[in-house]
Amino acid sequence: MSPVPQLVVHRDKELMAQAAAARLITKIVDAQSARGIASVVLTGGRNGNALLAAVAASPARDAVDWSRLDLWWGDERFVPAADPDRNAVQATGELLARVPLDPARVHPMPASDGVDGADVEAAAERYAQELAKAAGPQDRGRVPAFDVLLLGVGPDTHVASLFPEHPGVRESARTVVGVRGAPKPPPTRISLTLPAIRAAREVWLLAAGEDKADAVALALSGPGELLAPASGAYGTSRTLWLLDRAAADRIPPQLYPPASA
Ligand SMILES: O=C(O)[C@H](O)[C@@H](O)[C@H](O)[C@H](O)COP(=O)(O)O
Repeated sequence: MSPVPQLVVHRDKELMAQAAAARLITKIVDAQSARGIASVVLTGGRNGNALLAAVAASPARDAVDWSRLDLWWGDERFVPAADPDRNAVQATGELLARVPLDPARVHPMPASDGVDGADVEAAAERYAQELAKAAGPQDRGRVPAFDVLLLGVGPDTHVASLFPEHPGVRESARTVVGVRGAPKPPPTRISLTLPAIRAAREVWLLAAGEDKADAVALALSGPGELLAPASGAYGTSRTLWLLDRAAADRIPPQLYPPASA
């Protein structure tokens, strides 16, 4: 059962990043209070990075027990570990280097100069095993039930590295796939699949700017995940679309009446 998406529309992308950061901090604190440990899946892209920068700048970040946070990634560019194009490198620059995380709880996806070398399928399988190890019996042994899974939405409706009509978006068995020939550079990537994304309790999709307006409108109009991967990204208890006004501009009003500020 896919929860009906809930839309929150902010004035602009700066306010969207601030509000999403406040929301994420609160969510982590609540999850830690309820279960001891919280888990978050990070995304690459400008909006995901802006959110992390806003968390770093927030005085409320000290309310989080960073040593009890598991961090995972939804996708990664398959380049060497120190490459500035890596989502993990960018997240480290924006936030991770500034908070006292437990390194054993930080799970970057493999890099192209790792133990599997350039074999992106083997690297993807390695990450799938790492996720399976962290999953409990209640998670059906495949991936943990992440508290929050963040996804930037691309102008073609891609999420993570699942692109419209690419093989990755059709994957129904594996939790992690290697991606070749991605339309967004670099072409070789690792990505969680839709079944893995849908194991998250909450999925938050981020989109800002006029260049995302068509993608957001399309994904919310129900074209199916093959044509619009973002429409196949939902959580077990909540699916939140965090938007700025420009990105929300073309959503058919009869589908989602504006309900936010
Ligand atoms: O590795 C990546 O590039 C991503 O994880 C990708 O899925 C990204 O999140 C979207 O393309 C949105 O990116 P923007 O927020 O920059 O538009």
